[in-house]
Amino acid sequence: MKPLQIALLGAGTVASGVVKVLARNQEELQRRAGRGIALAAIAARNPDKARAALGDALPITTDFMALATRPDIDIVVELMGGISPARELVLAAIAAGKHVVTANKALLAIHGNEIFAAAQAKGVIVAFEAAVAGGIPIIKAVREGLAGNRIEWIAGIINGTTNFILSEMRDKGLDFATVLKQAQALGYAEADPTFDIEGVDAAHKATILCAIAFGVPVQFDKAYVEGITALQAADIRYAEQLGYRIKLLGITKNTGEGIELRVHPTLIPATRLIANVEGAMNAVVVQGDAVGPTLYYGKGAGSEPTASAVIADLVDVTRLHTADPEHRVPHLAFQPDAMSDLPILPMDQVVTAYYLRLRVADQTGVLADLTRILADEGISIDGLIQREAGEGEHQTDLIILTHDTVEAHMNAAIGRMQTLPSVHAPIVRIRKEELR
Ligand SMILES: NC(=O)C1=CN([C@@H]2O[C@H](COP(=O)(O)OP(=O)(O)OC[C@H]3O[C@@H](n4cnc5c(N)ncnc54)[C@H](O)[C@@H]3O)[C@@H](O)[C@H]2O)C=CC1
Ligand SMILES: N[C@@H](CC=O)C(=O)O
Ligand code: NA
Repeated sequence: MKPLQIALLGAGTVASGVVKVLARNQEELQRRAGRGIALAAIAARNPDKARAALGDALPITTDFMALATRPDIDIVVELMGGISPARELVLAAIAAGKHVVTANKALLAIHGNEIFAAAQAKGVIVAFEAAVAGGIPIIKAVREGLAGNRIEWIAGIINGTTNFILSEMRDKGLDFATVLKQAQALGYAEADPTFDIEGVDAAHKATILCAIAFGVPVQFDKAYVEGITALQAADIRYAEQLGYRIKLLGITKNTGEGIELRVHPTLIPATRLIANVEGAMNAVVVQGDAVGPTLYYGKGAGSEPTASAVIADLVDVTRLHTADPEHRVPHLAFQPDAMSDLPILPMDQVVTAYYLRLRVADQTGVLADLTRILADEGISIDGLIQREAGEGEHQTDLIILTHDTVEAHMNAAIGRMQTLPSVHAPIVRIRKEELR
């Protein structure tokens, strides 16, 4: 049988991994897929740069649209990133009857509904294992391996760049900017690294996980997104003293009333496996009603780890190429006519526990004022530490851990506490999850 013909759009970090691994594992892949997978051509903005990175064995074109719709191409692999022209190219490839493999979580989190509907109508596959947690087969696990479960929640370290930054800052005492530059040099960061550090990339991935876990459309616009740029070294230290680690988590949870979809720095008990995931590694915990918690760990970024997921999709598509579209795994795990309309909950309805740090006057009565406000708002305290004021210091740090409460109540309490004359700086609030 003639090998399936692949067109690669983009010639950057992930594309170069795909070219290398496809060449290296060619024979093994043919044995797995039942037929050959052949790279036909690459579209690159800068052919000289592409040739320098990928060699000159393959034809390179600058006409992305012509390649994406070329009659002899069976599968288009989109590894450019960004929304436009990636969206137009993917839709054109689908309209031309091509299967698509993409690592582009931004595109799918924002335009996934349109893209999956177009693919469904045309009877082609859009495969996206590389879009979430890079090389970890989490899409496969949630959509297929856990299909017997009602998924209750998913929480994951799904951005390698920020986990690398937090780990290096904590372990080596390096500053934020230095570590971010290292992450960029290692090929972990997005083309625009603010997507990583502001939590947007993790929110794109959480949006996709949310859709395949609960059978709802992708709704990135409803995600709560908070990154790590405001995180202070003092809070990482206090968290350690209290037996917690701070990680940027993507969380999605079915509460029955609606679905939580949020990304923010989170205190998690240091004894949890996921709290000990360091560097650019990713880890995702999925809680199913039947199986309980399962944990998936591995490289979430980088050239060959991400290529591993892209190529797994190529093998899948090659195997399913001739299958009746009705017998394929649905793009969002649930049949398109059986999607749920459960709403994504606004952040002020989310229930979680909190770590609060207050810079307060070192005088009597302060604690009583603060605990009264928390009690008024129905918030109960789980623990409290007060750093001894140094000699000559008139202020001190007060750390309060709370039990679960509704975010709206916490907003009200923080608003009131902030107006007290004895509270001297903006109150730091970090959400806390036990993950059990
Ligand atoms: N680098 C990583 O570790 C991972 C990346 N991804 C995703 O994979 C995709 C590719 O990422 P990388 O390879 O890291 O990016 P990259 O920046 O290294 O490569 C992107 C390639 O696409 C080309 N390109 C970008 N915009 C273009 C445009 N408007 N017109 C023509 N060519 C354009 C660039 O010239 C470059 O050749 C992105 O969607 C990214 O989010 C997903 C998982 C991990
Ligand atoms: N920039 C992303 C790359 C993979 O998705 C990350 O750091 O995780
Ligand atoms: Na993956």
